Amino acid sequence: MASISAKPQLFKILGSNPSRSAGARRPASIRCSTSQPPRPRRYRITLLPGDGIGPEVVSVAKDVLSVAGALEGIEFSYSELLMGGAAIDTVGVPLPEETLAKAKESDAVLLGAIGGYKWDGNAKPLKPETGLLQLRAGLGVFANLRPASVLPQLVDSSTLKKEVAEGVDLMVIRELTGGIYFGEPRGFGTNDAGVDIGFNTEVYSALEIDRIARVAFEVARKRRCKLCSVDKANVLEASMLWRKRVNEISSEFPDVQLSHMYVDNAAMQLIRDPRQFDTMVTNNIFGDILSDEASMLTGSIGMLPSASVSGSGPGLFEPIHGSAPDIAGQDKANPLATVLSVAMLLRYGLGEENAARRIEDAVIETLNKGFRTGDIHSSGMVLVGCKRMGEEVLKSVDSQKPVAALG
Ligand SMILES: NC(=O)C1=CN([C@@H]2O[C@H](COP(=O)(O)OP(=O)(O)OC[C@H]3O[C@@H](n4cnc5c(N)ncnc54)[C@H](O)[C@@H]3O)[C@@H](O)[C@H]2O)C=CC1
Ligand SMILES: CC(C)CC(=O)C(=O)O
Ligand SMILES: [Mg+2]
Repeated sequence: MASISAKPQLFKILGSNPSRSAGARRPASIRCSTSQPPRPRRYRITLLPGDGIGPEVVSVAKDVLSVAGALEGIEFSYSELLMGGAAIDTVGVPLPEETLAKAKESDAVLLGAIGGYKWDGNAKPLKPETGLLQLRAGLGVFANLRPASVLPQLVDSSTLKKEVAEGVDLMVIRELTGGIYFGEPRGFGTNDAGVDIGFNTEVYSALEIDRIARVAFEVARKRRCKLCSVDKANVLEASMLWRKRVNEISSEFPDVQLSHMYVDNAAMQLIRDPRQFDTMVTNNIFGDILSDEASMLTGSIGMLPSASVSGSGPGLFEPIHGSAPDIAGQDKANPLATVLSVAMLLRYGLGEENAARRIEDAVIETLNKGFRTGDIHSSGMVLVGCKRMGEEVLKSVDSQKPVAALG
């Protein structure tokens, strides 16, 4: 099925600011302008459930996407494809050619998670994680947006004191297709003394830094105009170039206040005083680590969504967590990170702000009703599993009136 939507360009993708547009609905002039029902918008979604809790959370998120979309006159067609350990077991590689080809043809890609104990000992080309890196590189999605907001409903789930955690609203922009996860040379060998070594290389080109810096400045501009670039420029040459280029690009954004911080300090400051941060930009590995750390400000890694975009072609949307093999298959996973990832898919991938907001509103309503999975549970709340949490979110989406009917 062909999509009738134009692919949003990056400037348009970044033009929407979820934290600033709370409660926003389509303007009345658009809502009531025609007596004919609008033609449904149709999008092709690639689903990559993956491994562990991936299929559990993707199943919930898919249902939420379909229902929220239907309320906004959007139709989806889904192609479910193999990825990660599931693909290794079935066809022998972690990212089958067909999966990447179909993903590229679609309007957006939703990934659950990949990996697990079963494949931990595999050689690098046959690791699920290698497939994930190939997917990100294959789609060219270099800009990974990882928002972390402490919701008032979950402030007591944070391991930090309430007075430290409350009000946190930050966005980590992680460079996703460069740096040490991709750098050459890498491998195993022996040193001059004949001792085994393993090595990787952190490489960044000025072009890679410039493009992620521009995305970060644009995002910061739509938020509180504060950007903190995180690096290790006191030690690493790649970080020295990073800092130089970010300073250079900052001249294009004089309205954005830029600061720099070493990554070790940033890790500490995130716990000491997280509200000092608004938008953070950093390299692949530091962003991976700092966003997991930021997730605990919000109560659980099970709450954090992400969007990976390039400005052309389909975006990749996934929770920031992994396949959680320790709880897989037990209906214990929190599906909200994936549900919020489909909200990001609608907003940043398809430009469907109203449907995105419906989903975010439904998540808030579900939390307001007291439903909690184990990772965010606290006394007095209703403990539910992954499926039930999904059903409750669906009820909240369903209970919303179509936008066309809103006064
Ligand atoms: N994007 C991806 O697909 C990623 C895959 N991985 C892979 O996942 C596997 C497990 O990695 P870990 O380091 O254990 O990280 P993880 O994120 O899978 O789990 C860390 C901890 O958080 C919990 N957790 C994670 N997601 C949760 C959710 N939705 N609800 C409730 N609890 C949740 C887990 O139970 C576990 O205790 C590995 O094979 C790793 O390589 C890790 C990170 C990202
Ligand atoms: C395979 C890893 C790079 C995945 C991960 O930890 C992440 O993207 O957050
Ligand atoms: Mg990670």
